[in-house]
Amino acid sequence: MESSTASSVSSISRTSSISSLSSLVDQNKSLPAGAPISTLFEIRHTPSAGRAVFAAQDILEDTLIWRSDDLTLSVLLRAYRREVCGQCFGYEHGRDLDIRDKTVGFAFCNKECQERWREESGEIGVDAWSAVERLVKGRSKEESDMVDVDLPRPNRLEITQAWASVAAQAALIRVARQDEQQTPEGNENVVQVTKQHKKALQKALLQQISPDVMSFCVSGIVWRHRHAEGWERVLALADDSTPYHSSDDLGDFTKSYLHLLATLPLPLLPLVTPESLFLLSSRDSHNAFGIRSLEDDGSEFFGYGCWPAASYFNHSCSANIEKKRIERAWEFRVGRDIKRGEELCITYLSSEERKLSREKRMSTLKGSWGFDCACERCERRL
Ligand SMILES: C[S@@+](CC[C@H](N)C(=O)[O-])C[C@H]1O[C@@H](n2cnc3c(N)ncnc32)[C@H](O)[C@@H]1O
Repeated sequence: MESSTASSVSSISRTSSISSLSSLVDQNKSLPAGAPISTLFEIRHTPSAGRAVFAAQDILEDTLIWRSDDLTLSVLLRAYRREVCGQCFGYEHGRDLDIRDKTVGFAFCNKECQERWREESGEIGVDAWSAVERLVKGRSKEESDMVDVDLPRPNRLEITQAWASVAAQAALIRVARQDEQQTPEGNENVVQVTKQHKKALQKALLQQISPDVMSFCVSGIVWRHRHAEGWERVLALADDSTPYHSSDDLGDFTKSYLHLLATLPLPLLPLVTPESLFLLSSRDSHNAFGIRSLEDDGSEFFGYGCWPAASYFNHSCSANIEKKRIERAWEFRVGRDIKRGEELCITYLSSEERKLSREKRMSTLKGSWGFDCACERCERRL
C-alpha cells in the first residue's frame, strides 16, 4: 500500500511529463526524506514556523494538490476497536462491524480489509498484535484517562531518568527471553537464565497496562521492522524533545516498554529500545493527524496516525488548504484561488476552535501543539 513520494506526485500532477517530473525530483534532492514533491508547490524554511509549503504557481480553487497514502504508525483507540475498521477506518455510526479478528483484536468491514491488514502487517505483525491482545484481554478497564493538557510535561532530565529507572529490569527481561531461542553450542557469552531473570519478566507482566500506549509502540515497531528503508522519513519530521503529556503518560511508556520486551516476538526485540520508543513519540507529537469520523464535523475521535509527507503543511487560523481523509489516505485541496508564492496551510484547530478569539486560539495551539501561532491572521491580531 505504501507508494513512494515520487509516484504520489505523478498521480496528482497529471500534466507533468516524465522529464519535467525527473528534473523536479532532481531539484528536490535536497529535501528531507519523505517530503512531498510537486510542480504545484515547494518546501521552504520560514523564519518562525520551521519548514512550510509554498505555491510554486497560481492554483485554482478545489485543485487537488497532494494525496498522502504513506501512513506509518497508527493507533485505533481500544474503545473503538469493534466499530472502526482496522484497515480502512470505515465506521457505521457505532454499529459493531461484521468481522472481528479476536486473535489480533481488530474488527474489519469485510474480508478484503481483513486480508489486506494481515498482508500489510506480515506474519511478524500478526504475531506481535496477537501477543499484545493476549496480554490486554480482560484488562481494558485499566485504560488511563484522556490527556489533560494542563498537567506539567516531564522535562528532558525527567525523561532520561524515567527510562534509566527501568534499564536494569529491561536487561533482566532480555536475558529471560533467551530461553525461547536456541543458543549456539559452545557460546560461552550467553548468560545463564536464572530465577531472578524470570521474576523480572513476571513482575513486568503484572504491572498496569495502557493498551493504547502499547498499540502506539507496537504499531511503530512493526512498521519500522517492515519498512526499515522508510524510517528516515519519520526521522526527518519536526521533533518534540519533551513529547510526554504528563509523568503518568511517561510512566505508561516505560511500563509498556517492559511489557513489550516480555511479550513481543523475538525478532522485534532489537527495535524495542528506549531510544526507538522515544523517537516514535518525539516525531508523532508534532505530526500526528487525528483519525476521526467523516460525518458530524469529525466529532468521534477514533485514534491518530502519522503520514510523513502530509506533515509539512503548517497551521493557519485562516487556512487555504482543506484536508480530507479518504480511508487510509489524506487529500489536500485548495480552498480558494491561490497566488504563486503564498504559503499553503491547513488548520490544526476544529471548526469551533477556529471561531475563538486570537488569545484563545493561541493558547489552544500552545497547549496541544506547543507553538506560538505565527499565522497571518494571528500576526494581524484578528
Ligand atoms: C506538522 S509540523 C509542520 C511542518 C514543520 N514546520 C516542519 O518544519 O517540519 C508542525 C510544527 O510546525 C510548526 N508550525 C506549524 N504551524 C505553525 C504556525 N502557524 N506558527 C508557528 N509554528 C507553526 C510548529 O513547530 C509545529 O509543531
